[in-house]
Amino acid sequence: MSGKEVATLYSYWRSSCSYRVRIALNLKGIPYEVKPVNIWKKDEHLTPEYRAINPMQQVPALRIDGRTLIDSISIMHYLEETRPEQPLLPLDPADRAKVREIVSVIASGIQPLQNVGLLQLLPEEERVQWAQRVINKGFTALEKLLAKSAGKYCFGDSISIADCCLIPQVYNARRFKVDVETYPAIARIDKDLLSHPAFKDAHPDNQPDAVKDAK
Ligand SMILES: O=C(O)/C=C\C(=O)CC(=O)CC(=O)O
Repeated sequence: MSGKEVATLYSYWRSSCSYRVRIALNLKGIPYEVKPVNIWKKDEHLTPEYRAINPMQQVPALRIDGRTLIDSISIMHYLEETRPEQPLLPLDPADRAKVREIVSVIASGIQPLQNVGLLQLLPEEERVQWAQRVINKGFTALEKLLAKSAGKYCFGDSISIADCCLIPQVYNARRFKVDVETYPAIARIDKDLLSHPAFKDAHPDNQPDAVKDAK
């Protein structure tokens, strides 16, 4: 490991997966530079240069400790294992399983089914309705999980990788006009964490590549 190198995050402002990693890096106090990759109008993720960084041609990717890592969930686990200070997972295996359930519901059960790349395969008039359907289904399940696990945050009173996934997913929900207030636990945790400095700094609107008044 080279402790001196500043990490580089290949990120797109409103990619919820980039947003997850920005939050985790901020919470752990890891300095990083953002390298914007325009995955929208410019298709910068599809270039041979970016494919060499991430064979999946998605954001985020993180250059850290002399290596390049891809996939937001794998990256968060790497950060947790290499920088256990400011932990983002509880210690007990059963508690960790509960955090990971929430992470999986979002990262496998919701986000991939509503990402913009997938929505574009649907007729335009069906996109918002489809996104609302998968988010509502997932949020209904999450409310049930949170009823058992949540304290102040998704799992008890400590911020975990589940919160790093939830807040970006709520951002997407609002983007697709899902009525987040009908999910009281989700709405409460979101309200609390949106003003937390690590979450605020990671917010899409506060990124160097943010586009004002984007649709
Ligand atoms: O500016 C755009 O519209 C293009 C791409 C995105 O939002 C990224 C997503 O697909 C959303 C997500 O990460 O879930």
